[in-house]
Amino acid sequence: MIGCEGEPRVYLASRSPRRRLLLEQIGVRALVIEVAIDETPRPLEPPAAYVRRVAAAKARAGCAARPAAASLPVLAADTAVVLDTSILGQPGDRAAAVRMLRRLAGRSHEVFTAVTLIAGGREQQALSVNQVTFRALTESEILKYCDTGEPLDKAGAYGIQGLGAVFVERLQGSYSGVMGLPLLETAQLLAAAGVDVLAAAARIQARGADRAS
Ligand SMILES: Cc1cn([C@H]2C[C@H](O)[C@@H](COP(=O)(O)OP(=O)(O)OP(=O)(O)O)O2)c(=O)[nH]c1=O
Repeated sequence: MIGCEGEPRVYLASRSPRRRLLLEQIGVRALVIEVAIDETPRPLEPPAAYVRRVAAAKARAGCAARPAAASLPVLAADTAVVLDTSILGQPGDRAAAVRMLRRLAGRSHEVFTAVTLIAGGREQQALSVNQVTFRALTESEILKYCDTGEPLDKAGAYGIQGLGAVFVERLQGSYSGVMGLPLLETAQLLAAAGVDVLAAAARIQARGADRAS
């Protein structure tokens, strides 16, 4: 991808293509750093504490792995689907995806996403908690959806931004938060670190207009 001059840039400690696309949506270019973190929840760990801990661990690992003397901020996030007291991560295989979707069908669940930004040696975090209600699903719908492969790399075995949208009866909260990176909170964290996405977009726009005249 060719970046646009003046576009804010961050290191993104995440393999999630969704997070890169969501950053692009607000004019931020992500330089991806691959990090490997153990995402196993601790026994009885509350969901908010879990996503906060994992997002922070990803961001710290991203800091350690970024090129020496790099000054760009490092961003990371973690998303979990929570049904009653169960934390549902990525299903791992088709059978687990089928089991998760059977549990989510016809009910409401919560989607927790924590975002961590490390900039200038300072670590900041935000949490987005959202409620999603699924309509009732037939067994045949669940199996057909799992055949698409879409559920496999997604917490709770669905993608609100994909075919999974046809299961979503109601969303209370942030669409981008469910998708893996809440943009309101992310922009606030970036602003606190001196990166104003609206001002950057206005600068780029003005420069384009100058060139065209
Ligand atoms: C609920 C939901 C989750 N997801 C995705 C977002 C995340 O990519 C994924 C949750 O898993 P995460 O562990 O948060 O992220 P990841 O493994 O994809 O990437 P990394 O650990 O490298 O940061 O589920 C959707 O894309 N749409 C949805 O509707």
